[in-house]
Order: sequence, then C-alpha cells, then structure tokens
Amino acid sequence: MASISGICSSSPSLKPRKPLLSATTTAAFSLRRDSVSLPIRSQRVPAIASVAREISAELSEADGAAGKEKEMKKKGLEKDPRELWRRYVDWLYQHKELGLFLDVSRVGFTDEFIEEMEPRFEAAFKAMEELEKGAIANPDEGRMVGHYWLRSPKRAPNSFLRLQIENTLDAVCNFAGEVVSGKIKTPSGGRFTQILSVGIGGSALGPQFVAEALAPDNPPLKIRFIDNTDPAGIDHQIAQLGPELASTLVIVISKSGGTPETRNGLLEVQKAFREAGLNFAKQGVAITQENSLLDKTARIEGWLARFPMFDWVGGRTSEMSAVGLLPAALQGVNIREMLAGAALMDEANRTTVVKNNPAALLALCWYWASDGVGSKDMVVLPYKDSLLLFSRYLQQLVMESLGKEFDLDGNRANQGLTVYGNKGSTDQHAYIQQLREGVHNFFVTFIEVLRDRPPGHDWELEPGVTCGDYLFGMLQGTRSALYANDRESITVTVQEVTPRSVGALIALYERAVGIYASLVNINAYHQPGVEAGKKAAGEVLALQKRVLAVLNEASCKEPVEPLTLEEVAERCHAPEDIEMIYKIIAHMAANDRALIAEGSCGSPRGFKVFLGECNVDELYA
Ligand SMILES: O=P(O)(O)OC[C@H]1O[C@](O)(CO)[C@@H](O)[C@@H]1O
Repeated sequence: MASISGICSSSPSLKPRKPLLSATTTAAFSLRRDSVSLPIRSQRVPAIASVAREISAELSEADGAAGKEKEMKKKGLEKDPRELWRRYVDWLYQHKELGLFLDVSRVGFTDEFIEEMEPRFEAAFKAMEELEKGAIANPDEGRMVGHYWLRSPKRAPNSFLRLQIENTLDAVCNFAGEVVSGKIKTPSGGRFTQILSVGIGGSALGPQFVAEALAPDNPPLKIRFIDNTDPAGIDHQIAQLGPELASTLVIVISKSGGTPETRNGLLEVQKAFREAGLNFAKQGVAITQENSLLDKTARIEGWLARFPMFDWVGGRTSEMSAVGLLPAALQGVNIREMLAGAALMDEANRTTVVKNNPAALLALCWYWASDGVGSKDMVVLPYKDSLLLFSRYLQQLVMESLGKEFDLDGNRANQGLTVYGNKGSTDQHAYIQQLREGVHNFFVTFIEVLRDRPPGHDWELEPGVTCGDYLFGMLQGTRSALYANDRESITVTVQEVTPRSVGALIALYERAVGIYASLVNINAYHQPGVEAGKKAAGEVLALQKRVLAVLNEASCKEPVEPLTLEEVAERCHAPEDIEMIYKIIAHMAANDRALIAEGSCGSPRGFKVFLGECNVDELYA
C-alpha cells in the first residue's frame, strides 16, 4: 500500500494510508446510513433526488465544510520538491489500458478534507449507481439519465432500451458505411462529399469537438456546421459549399425538434436548396426524438434518413448517441473505438475508492479548489491543436449541468463552475500572464498528449530538440510557474488523440460532473435557466410583430405618418417597453426594413420612423 506524503497532513507522516471508501469503510458507512434510515425505495425506479436530499441534510449538520476547507488551504501548497514528488507518485492515477493518467498532486487537498468528504462521496457513488440502474435522476423533468448505457447497452435497465441503443448504433454504422462507400448516392447519382450539420448547444458541440479532434486530414465527407441563427454565418457556410451543395448531406440535429435557431438554420438551408434547384428531402437527415416537430417534418417530407434521439439522453451528454456517432462515422472516425474508450472509462469510474476513481478525483479537486461553491474558475488548457474545442465542449457540459439556482432541497444555491480555455501554448501569449500574476480566481486543467506526431514523422529542429519538445516544455514550464505562485492545477495525460482516448475523456468529464453535482446536491441534468432566455426572446419577437403592425398602418396613410418612439410605444400599448421598441426599430433600420424620417437612431429621443413600403394586405387581413 502506498505511504502517505506530508502534504496531505499538517506534518509529514509515514503512516500507511487507507484507501478512500474501501470495502471496510463502505461497510461502516452502510451502518451509518442505516442509522439515518435513508429511503432506499422499493419502487422499480428509485428517486435519486430524495436519497441525495436526505443524505445532504444529514451532512449539513456536521458541515461547516467550506470554512474548514479555507482554513486548511491557508496551510499552503507543498513546496519541498521531494515531498511534492512523493505526493505526485502517491496520487498519480493511471488507466493502463487507456493509456490515461491523472495528476492531482498540484491541488492542495488535505487528508482532513478527504475524510470530511467521504460521506458525500458515498452518497454520490450511491446516486450514480442508482442512476445507472434507471433511477429518475432528473427529477424536475421526471427523466432517467442514460448516457452511460450508450456505450454499455447491457447496462440499460430493460431489454427494450438495450435494443433501441443497439439497433440505432447498427443503423448509424450501416447508413454511414453506405454513404461513404457510395452505395447511397446523391440525387444526381454521385457520391456525397460534404456534411452540413445544423444544430446548436449539445446538438453541435460534441460533433464539433470530435470533428476537430479526430477527423482525418482527408475525410470521406468533410463537415461544416450551422450552429446559430446568424444569417451572415449561415450564408458563409452555404457560400463555402458552393456547387458542392449538390453533394452535401444535411444533418439536422435537435433533441426537442423545436429549437428556433436550428429550425431557422433548416429553413435557410432549404431555401438555398430551392434556389439551387435541388431537392432537399433527398439529402436531408434528421436526428431527433420520435414524433418531435422535426421528426414529423422529416417523415412527411420523406427525408433520406431519420435517427432517434432518446428522451433519457441530454443534449450535452449526447456525443455517444446518433448525435455524435453519425457525423463522426461519416468522417471516417472509428466510433466503436470511441464507445469502447468511454466504456472502459465508465468502468474505472464505478469504483467507490476515490483514489482509484478518476472522475471522483476530478470532482474532489473541483470541490477543493472552488470551495464547493464555484469560487474559482476552471481553465482548461489542452496542449494539442486537435483538442482545441475540448474547452468549449466542457463549457456546456460543466456549466449547463452545474450552474443552478436551487439545490435538490429547493434552497437557493447559485451553484456552478465557470469553464473557459483555448489551447496551449498559444494561450501563453495571450492570457496566461494574468493566470500567473493576476487575480487568483481559477485553477487550471492541463490536457497533455504524449505522442507529438505519428511515428516516423518527427525530426529535430535543433540538436536533440523537436517541435513537440517545445510544446511539452511550455506545458511543464507553465505548470511549474503557476504552482510556484500557489496556482493549483490538474493534469490529464493521454498517449495519443485517438477515438478511444477521446471517448475516454468525454466519459471522464461526464462522470465527474455527475459526481460533483451530487457532492453539491444539485440536479445536473436539467437546464431551467435557459428557458428564461428563450421565453424572453419569444416576447421580443412578439413585440416586434406589434411594432411592425403599428408602423405599417402609419406608413400606409396618405401622406405617410412617421412616428416617434413614444407614439409607437403608445400604439403598441406597451409604453413600458419603449427601450425594447427602440432597439427593435434600430435593428430594422440597420437592415433597411425601417426608414428614419427625422433624426437618427443615435439620438433615440428625437427620431421619427416609418416603413419604406407599407403592406396594405396585412392591414386588412
Ligand atoms: O437539441 P435541442 O433540443 O435542439 O437543444 C439544443 C440545446 O438547447 C438546450 O436545450 C439549451 O437551450 C441545450 O441543453 C441543448 O443542448
């Protein structure tokens, strides 16, 4: 058994260290759990939320954790190189089969902290076990959370779900194979050469990350994305396709099938197809929940193919569903390897010994570094260009999952963990100056890739030194420089960027988020906050329609009656919305849809507006 190093206790100790949550401690916890009679429910689908709530209530009695954590942190990080090396060796996690390492030695958690956290971890492991068995882990939406079954279908709670997963995977592989081989042809009989993926959030970020990480230099089909309702962005993508629109497979991805940005992207693409004289349906593929609006549209219009998105897979954890697998397979990525990597990582994350559980170790570090309240941001720095989008992918996974107003007990918690990052060593010439010396409001996660180039391609650009050695040196140098200034960091190392390691990385962070959510007692699987913005956007568009109606009526008069802002607001019966009305008119004026008769948009008080052309039909409709 490994000996414990000094950094984890106030004075160096050579006492043998007991494994965290070993079989014996788990037994002890079981006794404790019995003593508070936790409601392990007998119904088929246990409610994790209530189990976690009761455990959390029990924990809060003996809490004061945040205060103690801060106190312990004041002890500072280990600086003695020998002790630090010992801590490194003691805590280094290695997954041999995946070739993945996790180094948490540069995070200063103490033995006392770990001990305090043990009951929380025990509750988190329990919650995760129940989640995997099919519990309603997303209580607000009454949903199961099943992304782990996607890579281990035999773990699905019933054979119907298992078959759904297996059949979808087979369908994805067959369809992709037939498109790539040319068996499925374009309407003019040629091969598909391009993919245009239309989707947003979880229906875009995974496929974008994986494309950047894994697509070969010359993929069978090249992918591009429409992931916004920005008309100029959409035009840009379509213009770049040019005549290849005729050999483009358009994959429209939306779990709900009703996301406005995605619908707009689809309508814009369909218009481009019409204008090019092409039949969209013969080139369109939908990935969505059965019977969603998108599904019905695709079915009625007879699109080329439809793939299901399951109710129990969230958008941000959908990379291993058809959402991520189909685009990846079409680019020639070995998706079964990606699934295998994720499955291996999931297996490793099922151990209840924190020290041997990489996702739990990450969650532990996040809790320690951010005091369990998100007090520090997570800066993700992959030192590999192909992993550039990992930080953006993690931003949604972590922030949409953890950024919650209320905890599972309904208490205001305002939880979260801010994620940002780009890539090393590029960021060294951008914002790392502030990380090293400026405001201390973050911890770093380095993502290291050991293999610089495929074998046989490397060369020394100066004696004994390759280009990749510089990248390595920059990572190590930054890690050391940050630590010397008490900036904590985690390092995740993989041998190579392969479908297997990318699958493992995704699985690692999915599980870390789930465990962390349990540690801080929140629902990681809903996103109520996003709805507020969507609702407000809908209200703005409704107001815009009223503004248009008012302006239309005034512009149809003989002579035209230009209106002041106040007059528009009054006629819309919305005087309290005058600022929004001003913004609506300024936006329409900037797009030649409204004309300013007097003054300018820069002086809102003085201007008068009318429509260039009135629509008489609309007036009498
Ligand atoms: O796949 P959909 O339903 O179009 O949703 C896209 C994204 O929108 C969100 O629901 C947030 O608005 C994300 O959670 C999701 O990934």
